[in-house]
Amino acid sequence: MCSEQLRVLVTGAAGQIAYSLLFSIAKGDVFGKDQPIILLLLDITAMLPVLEGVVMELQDCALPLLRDIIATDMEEVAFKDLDAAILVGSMPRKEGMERKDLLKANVAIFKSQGSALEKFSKKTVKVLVVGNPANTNCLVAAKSAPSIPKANFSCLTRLDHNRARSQVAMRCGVPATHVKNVIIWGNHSSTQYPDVHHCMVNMSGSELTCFDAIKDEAWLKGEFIATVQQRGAAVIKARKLSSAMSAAKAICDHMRDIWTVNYHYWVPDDLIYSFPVQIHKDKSWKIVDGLGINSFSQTKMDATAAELMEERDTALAFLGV
Ligand SMILES: NC(=O)C1=CN([C@@H]2O[C@H](COP(=O)(O)OP(=O)(O)OC[C@H]3O[C@@H](n4cnc5c(N)ncnc54)[C@H](O)[C@@H]3O)[C@@H](O)[C@H]2O)C=CC1
Ligand SMILES: O=C(O)CCC(=O)C(=O)O
Repeated sequence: MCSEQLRVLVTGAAGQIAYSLLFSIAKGDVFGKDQPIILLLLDITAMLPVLEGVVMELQDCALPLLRDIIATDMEEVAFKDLDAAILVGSMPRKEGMERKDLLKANVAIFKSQGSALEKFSKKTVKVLVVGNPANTNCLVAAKSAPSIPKANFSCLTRLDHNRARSQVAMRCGVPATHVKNVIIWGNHSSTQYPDVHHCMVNMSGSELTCFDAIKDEAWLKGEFIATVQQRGAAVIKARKLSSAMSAAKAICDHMRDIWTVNYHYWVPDDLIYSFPVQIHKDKSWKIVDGLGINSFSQTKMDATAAELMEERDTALAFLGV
């Protein structure tokens, strides 16, 4: 049994993603089956009565690793001595909106929570930003916490990765675990570039390139990319609510990989841009180098970077910095 308890914050804890997420974290799916945790749950004051119900349900799960639950509307309580922060709380988009339409409403939250990380959390805290527009909110949080290494900040594009992997798997008639090395470049938005040029598929025991396995280049370069880019909008259209179960699963995959060493994606200077990375045992990471990039890929990667630069400039203008 690990002796030290981890202090793990989930913001937006009364919301729909948190409702799917908290059980998985509390039962050890993310930080380990022998790792005791203290859950800190932050939401706005008006949601405290709902949060009380979530706390009751967590207590009623009788989970051995969950040593304490602290539910609050105060950042100074929620961000104290954190080991991990999962920043979900923010406004979700409605049908017909792009995620960047949320910039004005949401960047202020991430400026304030970045400052709270700076003031109250451990300098080793690992921060995962989920609230949209996730990349730019993450950049704002990182800029507001200058004494925490920028490499400790990441945003959620694992949901896009899982979507891409699953689309390929369904097309090939194999389980998603047979699909490796899908890459999501850039922004968690409709300009993201889901890239299968390095993807391998295990078909009946043989490792094939994705292009050889699928044998339909037009689909891979057209409908596949559009489906992954537009999947969030398609879920909103169908459910009248944004993705929550799949988002919670992706948050668990992302944070677990950071904690337990696997592979993942990452960032250049002054943009939070999704990249393939390798994560090492000490939780440091390195961008996967030397992948061949053809002109098709380069054009798509440039488009999503251009959008992120525009979002960054708009966000910083809103904040007056
Ligand atoms: N990056 C990704 O892949 C994904 C991102 N998202 C984003 O996650 C966010 C949350 O989505 P849902 O849980 O469905 O929304 P929701 O509306 O069900 O829950 C959001 C919660 O955040 C709370 N909140 C608002 N401001 C807050 C603040 N300043 N501090 C703490 N809590 C605050 C709200 O009161 C609410 O309880 C949205 O921005 C959504 O677009 C959703 C799915 C995937
Ligand atoms: O699409 C949205 O704006 C909300 C949820 C989300 O980011 C997603 O499903 O990818």
